[in-house]
Amino acid sequence: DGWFKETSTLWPGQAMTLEVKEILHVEKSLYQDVLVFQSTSYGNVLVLDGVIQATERDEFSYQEMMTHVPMNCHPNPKKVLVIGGGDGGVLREVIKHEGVEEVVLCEIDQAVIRASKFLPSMAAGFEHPKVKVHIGDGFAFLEDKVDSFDVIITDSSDPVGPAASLFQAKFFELMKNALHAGGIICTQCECIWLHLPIIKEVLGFSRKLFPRVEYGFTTIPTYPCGQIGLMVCSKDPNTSIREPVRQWSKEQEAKLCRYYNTEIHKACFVLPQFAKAALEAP
Ligand SMILES: NCCCN[C@H]1CC[C@H](NCCCN)CC1
Repeated sequence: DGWFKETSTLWPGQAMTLEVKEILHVEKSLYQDVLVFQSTSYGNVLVLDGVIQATERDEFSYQEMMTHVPMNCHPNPKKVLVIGGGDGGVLREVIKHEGVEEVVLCEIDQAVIRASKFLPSMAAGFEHPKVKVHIGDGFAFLEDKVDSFDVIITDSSDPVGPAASLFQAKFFELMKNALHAGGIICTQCECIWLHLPIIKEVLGFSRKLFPRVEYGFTTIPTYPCGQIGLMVCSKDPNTSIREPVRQWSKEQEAKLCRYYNTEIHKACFVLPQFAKAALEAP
């Protein structure tokens, strides 16, 4: 067996390596290199342009937090938009909320949706009747959307490659315009050990656009430094974000989630001193 090594200019001088049991799928799409391999210890692994996107063993941490933190900050989310998320994981989580009437997924690269078939527990998200899939650029998709969604989740790769435009202020303006009153967004927001400057910049322009902005994180072994951030913004100044307005019963929680629960919803926004100092509002 060989080993897959994840190197990137976004995390210089370090690399995660996973032992490869079998290569399952290799494709060069219009936008990026797509790879799926069976690892010996993390299940099947989806890799885009050499960067680990999801593994069967730990993806639930990211998908659950990226979905249930924003969704449980909204009193009654009916219309949901997922930008990116072509592996289906966030979709699988969104439809756990019974009140949802429709969830639209806007993914730029059809090859990611095809590759997700090799991670069936995530691709299952596409089967649901409430799900509508649109293949295209999130930027262009939002250009003509006004007052259309209760929650928008931008489940993107990193700001190098096809997702670069999803980290710019203009995109956040488009998401804000596309939200209903009281709408909430959640975006993948990088790692405090690696990218404080990027996080600071994104928080900076988000604070100009939204009355409530919070940065939290989840722990995930196969992302660099074992941690990934999420930024949650609300158009409603009364949304606490740190306190969910909806919660499942303990039994429901145990049935539906393996990472998210009400306590971790609150805890995920508690930052270590170095990050708090760097990121708190000026
Ligand atoms: N549904 C999963 C989509 C992928 N999310 C991203 C995949 C790349 C990953 N790099 C971590 C870079 C270091 N912060 C961030 C999450």
